[in-house]
Amino acid sequence: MSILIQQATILTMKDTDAPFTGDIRVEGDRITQIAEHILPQPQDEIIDGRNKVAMPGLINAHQHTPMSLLRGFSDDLKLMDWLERKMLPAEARMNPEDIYWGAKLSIAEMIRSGTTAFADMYIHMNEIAEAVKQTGMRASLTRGMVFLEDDGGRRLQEAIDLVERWSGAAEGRITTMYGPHSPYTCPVEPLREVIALAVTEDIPLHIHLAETKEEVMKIRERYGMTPTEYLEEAGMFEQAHVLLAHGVHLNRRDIGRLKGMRGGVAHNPVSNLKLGCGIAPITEMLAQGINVGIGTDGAGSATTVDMFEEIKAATWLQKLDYGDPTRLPAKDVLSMATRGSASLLGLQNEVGILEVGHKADLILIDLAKPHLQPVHEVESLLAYSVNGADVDTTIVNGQILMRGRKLLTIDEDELYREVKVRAKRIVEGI
Ligand SMILES: N[C@@H](CCSC[C@H]1O[C@@H](n2cnc3c(=O)[nH]cnc32)[C@H](O)[C@@H]1O)C(=O)O
Ligand SMILES: [Zn+2]
Repeated sequence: MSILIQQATILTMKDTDAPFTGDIRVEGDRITQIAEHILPQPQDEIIDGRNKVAMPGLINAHQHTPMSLLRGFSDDLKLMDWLERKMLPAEARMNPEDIYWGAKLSIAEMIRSGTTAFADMYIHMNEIAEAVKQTGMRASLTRGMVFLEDDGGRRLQEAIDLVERWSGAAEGRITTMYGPHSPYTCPVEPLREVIALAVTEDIPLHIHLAETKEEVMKIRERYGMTPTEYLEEAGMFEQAHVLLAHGVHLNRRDIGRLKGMRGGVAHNPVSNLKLGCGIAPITEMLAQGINVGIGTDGAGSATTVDMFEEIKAATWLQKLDYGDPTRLPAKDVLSMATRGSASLLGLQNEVGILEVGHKADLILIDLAKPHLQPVHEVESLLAYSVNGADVDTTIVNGQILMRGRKLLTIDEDELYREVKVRAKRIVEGI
């Protein structure tokens, strides 16, 4: 199958390219041509790109997709109360089918708001993988592991099974990571064991880090160090590629410890704002050459997984924090949500920019709207004015998943029916 997008405003996100008007051809799962004019072929599915921006799909670098079922059910609580009193009891009631439908709900929201890949950390990962496979999305999947009780190695075994069964599956759309949940839920012995496994198999790691002040205090009491030092002492940054979620409470020395690491930090500004966690020092990390991407965290905390909301929040917070509107300009924050996140998922040679030979993961944004006119600077509109509902078309791996705002791989009526019944049962009485 081939697709020809004609006369779109193309934003490749490569440093050297300014936005220009042109055509894009997709053949199979890859971009095969980008030029001012491309001759149509009889087999081409033609997409009119006029009044639309074509850009790389956004990449959500930190998600717990099935938490969409818990959206809006326990807002306005402190993180530890929210997690321990609400989320964990609700999660204990989720069966594998619930996880499948919750993941699908998040995926539908992501496709509708221009996300083409995500990194997920959760439980019952086979069901999430099935949802990814069926919907055509791209994902890096992680079985999150809390090591607070002896489970006879069950969690670790599930993580190993996920990596064995799903790495490279669904035409290569699925990759995997190992996921020790956080410094405060992972004692040093199992942590070292998981790191060793990740290094031996060359599988990345995905972990929460320094999300709250309470976490920093807890780790200082337990081990006499910062959460970042704790991970460094365990050997996490020596060889493994690591996706660190949050990194809100990092001091200057912590940031120094991350310099030169493989992987980087997923910034989740809306979740951090809503849980009152603080503002991650991401412009300092960027200045130190640390790679930073953007994620949403689960919809249980952020309540939305629209990456355009995160883009706005990320840049506003840096400007506010430093009292300096020149911080994190439009181009840089868009780069974080595309190229930065792609690197966190280890996919920087495949996605994150529009480039011939790369996988065809791209979105079209409709500019024929009052809030998106006139067009002075495309990047400014994308960072400050666009929202997820302005995305017209979403393409992943050369397959059109949404066209003219209609989802092509998900039956939405069925989805909402399933979600309604399941969500009610899960939260009853909690
Ligand atoms: N409970 C599992 C681990 C699940 S991994 C994903 C976990 O991360 C939790 N989670 C979601 N958002 C956050 C956050 O912001 N900080 C810390 N944990 C979170 C989520 O509720 C879920 O339990 C076990 O027994 O091993
Ligand atoms: Zn999280």
